[in-house]
Amino acid sequence: MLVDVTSLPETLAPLLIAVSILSDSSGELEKQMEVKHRRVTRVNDTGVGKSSIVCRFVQDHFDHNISPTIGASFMTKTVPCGNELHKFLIWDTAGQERFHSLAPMYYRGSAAAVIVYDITKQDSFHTLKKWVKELKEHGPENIVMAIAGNKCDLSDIREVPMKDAKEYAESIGAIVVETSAKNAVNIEELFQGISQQIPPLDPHEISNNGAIKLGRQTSQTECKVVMALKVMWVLVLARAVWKKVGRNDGGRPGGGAVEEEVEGGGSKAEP
Ligand SMILES: Nc1nc2c(ncn2[C@@H]2O[C@H](COP(=O)(O)OP(=O)(O)OP(=O)(O)O)[C@@H](O)[C@H]2O)c(=O)[nH]1
Repeated sequence: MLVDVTSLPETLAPLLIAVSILSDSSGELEKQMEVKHRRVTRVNDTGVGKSSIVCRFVQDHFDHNISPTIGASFMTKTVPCGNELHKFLIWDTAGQERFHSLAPMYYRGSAAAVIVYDITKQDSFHTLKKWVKELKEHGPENIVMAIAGNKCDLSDIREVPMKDAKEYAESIGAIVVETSAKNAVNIEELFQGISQQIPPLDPHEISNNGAIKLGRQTSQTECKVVMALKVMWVLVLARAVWKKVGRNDGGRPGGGAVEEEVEGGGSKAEP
């Protein structure tokens, strides 16, 4: 069945920000160390300015004619926070409903979520609540949530009172801030607020050289390595069984040439 995706309502838009925390216990902030990764997820309505917020944060730039996000874009920025370096890994996904199903891929494993609405659009504030619900139900436990009411430079046409946002944020224990990507208002503060809310690093994760051991994202990498090793192990096992069967049959299954090559050194498996 063909679905005309352009006719779907364009509402929810996820934006994932991953925060990596680099140790600076030796005071060498710029020195590349082992990394502890934590993720932050941001979700919002389309056109509320999430790409603009990221662009302002990462490049200190605002584009009036910014194109709608297609699929997802990725940016990073490292900022000092206390005696640590926090590296934000930011996935900015398209703000259209048709991309909604991709959202869990981004917010799973995230350390925090920034949910953006447009202060001039009441609808975007309702959408925000849906995202909060989804994050609470399906997001990581203890995810830090931050609400950003963007376009505060347009407060003369405001539809969402700051009071409403504050009350709501309080009720869910989220950070709340009104931002303007256009005028660079509260963008740094938003990300600083997230940094500060990220739980302190576990001392056990600090290795002997003072660096922070690899965290969540590395764990994912490690999982992949373990998975690859498991697959290799299964293959080796399968090959051993295959050889054994060959011996029992008094022949070489699948052709002896392969077996001789793999055994190496010209030695043969057969006694
Ligand atoms: N006045 C004003 N306009 C803004 C602000 N931030 C973004 N915009 C404008 O809002 C429009 C949408 O901005 P985007 O950053 O593309 O919004 P988005 O939420 O990423 O949209 P999608 O990529 O479709 O998900 C653009 O025309 C921006 O120039 C702001 O702080 N103030």
